[in-house]
Amino acid sequence: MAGTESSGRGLPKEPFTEPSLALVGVFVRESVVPSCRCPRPIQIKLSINCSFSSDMSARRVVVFPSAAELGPTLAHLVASRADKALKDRGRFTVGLSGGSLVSMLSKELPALPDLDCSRWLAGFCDERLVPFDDGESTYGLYKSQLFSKINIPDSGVLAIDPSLTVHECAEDYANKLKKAFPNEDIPVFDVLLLGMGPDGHTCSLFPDHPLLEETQKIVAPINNSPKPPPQRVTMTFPVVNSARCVVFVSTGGSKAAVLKQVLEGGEGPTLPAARVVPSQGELFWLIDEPAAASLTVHVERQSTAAKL
Ligand SMILES: O=C(O)[C@H](O)[C@@H](O)[C@H](O)[C@H](O)COP(=O)(O)O
Repeated sequence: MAGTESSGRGLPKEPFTEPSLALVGVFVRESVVPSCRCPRPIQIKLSINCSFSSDMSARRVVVFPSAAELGPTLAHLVASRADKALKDRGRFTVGLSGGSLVSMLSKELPALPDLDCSRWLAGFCDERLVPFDDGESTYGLYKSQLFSKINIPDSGVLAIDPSLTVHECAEDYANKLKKAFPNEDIPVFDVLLLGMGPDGHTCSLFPDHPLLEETQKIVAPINNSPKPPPQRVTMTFPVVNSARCVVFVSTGGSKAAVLKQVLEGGEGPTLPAARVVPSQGELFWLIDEPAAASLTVHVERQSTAAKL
């Protein structure tokens, strides 16, 4: 049935407020068997051709005209979840990713008035195994563009040790996470910020890669990343899907086809980004109009920066 979801996460908790419509009911009254004293019950089949987001209880796909409106919304979302986490647990844990998120967060977060990052703990959803002063280092980019502009302490940043081999590095980073989340078998981040590549990868979890099936490790090494640099470490799905809130940011027309595949499904194996379904948490897809161009699922449209 077009536009329905297959996540199996049950019915929406909230009533539909804005179905993208087309509710087309087809009633089929099956015949009563004439020779039988106990007529077969009338069966009514209702075919609903209704487009709405896959999991109305958790997934929100929010479309902005452009990154100019998306960026401030992302910053507000992070800040609001940080406020809640600080009130509830006394610290805010966030996982960062590379790509366009680096410049977006570096522009928008420091612009927020009264942002206090002194009790933040920032980790990396994935990281490239290169020295910090290499232009490919995600940590290096955040350090120069963001950490230098906010009051996050050095001890509030969990980075890899790029001097290690990739296997040692993954183990070392996993141990750092375990130490930072001593009460949890699997670290539960308040917010994970993710991007998606044009092939549907997220973190360093690439299509058809064996790491997609990793269930034991919380951090895994990858030696053969299809996207350079080849050596990386990445959080695995058990961590990603344990987060309280996962936010994808995806913009630009080059993402339109893969976004349709990820959000609406289709033939072939499920792409990595489509496997991100937090078991308890919120899932946001913040996208722009060019990226949303091919979508038929229900989306929320925001013409200006919004509070989510
Ligand atoms: O490690 C990497 O190779 C990149 O960080 C990559 O995974 C990026 O996050 C996505 O390709 C999304 O990129 P954009 O945010 O630029 O769309």
